[in-house]
Amino acid sequence: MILFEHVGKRYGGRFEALANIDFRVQRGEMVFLTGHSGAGKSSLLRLIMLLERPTRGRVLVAGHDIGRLHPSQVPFYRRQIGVVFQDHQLLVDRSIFHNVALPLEIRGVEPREAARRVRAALDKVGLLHREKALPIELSGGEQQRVGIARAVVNKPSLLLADEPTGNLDPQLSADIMALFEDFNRIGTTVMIASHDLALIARLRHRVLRLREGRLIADEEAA
Ligand SMILES: Nc1ncnc2c1ncn2[C@@H]1O[C@H](COP(=O)(O)OP(=O)(O)OP(=O)(O)O)[C@@H](O)[C@H]1O
Repeated sequence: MILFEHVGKRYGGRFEALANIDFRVQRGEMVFLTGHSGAGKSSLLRLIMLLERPTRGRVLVAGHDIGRLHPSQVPFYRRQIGVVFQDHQLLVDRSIFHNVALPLEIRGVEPREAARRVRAALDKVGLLHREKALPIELSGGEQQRVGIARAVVNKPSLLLADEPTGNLDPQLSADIMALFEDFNRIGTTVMIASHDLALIARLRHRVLRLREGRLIADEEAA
């Protein structure tokens, strides 16, 4: 599903955020990406999302060299990837329903079909009963679940998350990770950047460890 070949990333032509990264993630795997602050976790995810381009090497996703995609293909490419951020980036003046519906509205999905899919996604994260609420009326953990519903509403084959539990207490963090495991169980490939080492150790998935832009360990699931 994901293949990095000798990937390097420099910012401003100088600072080396990632150097000589090689790894492969199979379809259906769940993988953690960890490392200290500034190790390059977000940069690596941003390369997969095509928000950044590598300065060296190639990134292949689902067998395609994403550096060779025509600009017109990029929106279609991004559609197969669901992204969850730490600060969930919800629109504060829109209901939970509309926040989750946004990716479908952008695609022009027919409203009745969109409503059906939004409710299915909200149901999966246990928030169907809050569809009319505004984000501010929800707890931090609930807001993060809305972020996950929005990320999966397009039924992505790849789900990426950047510190999705960064602001949550241990129990809520475990709940959020259990949700990612649910999506992984039904076949979604999942990659989560996190520095919560205790949580990662408990979950027993494969761990890719970065230090100063280098991949220093690739530990198989326990
Ligand atoms: N757009 C940018 N321009 C210049 N430098 C950048 C840019 N983005 C990231 N960097 C630098 O690249 C390095 C890696 O950053 P990155 O955000 O990928 O690390 P991270 O492991 O995700 O850290 P954190 O856990 O703090 O988010 C850092 O030193 C950062 O300052």
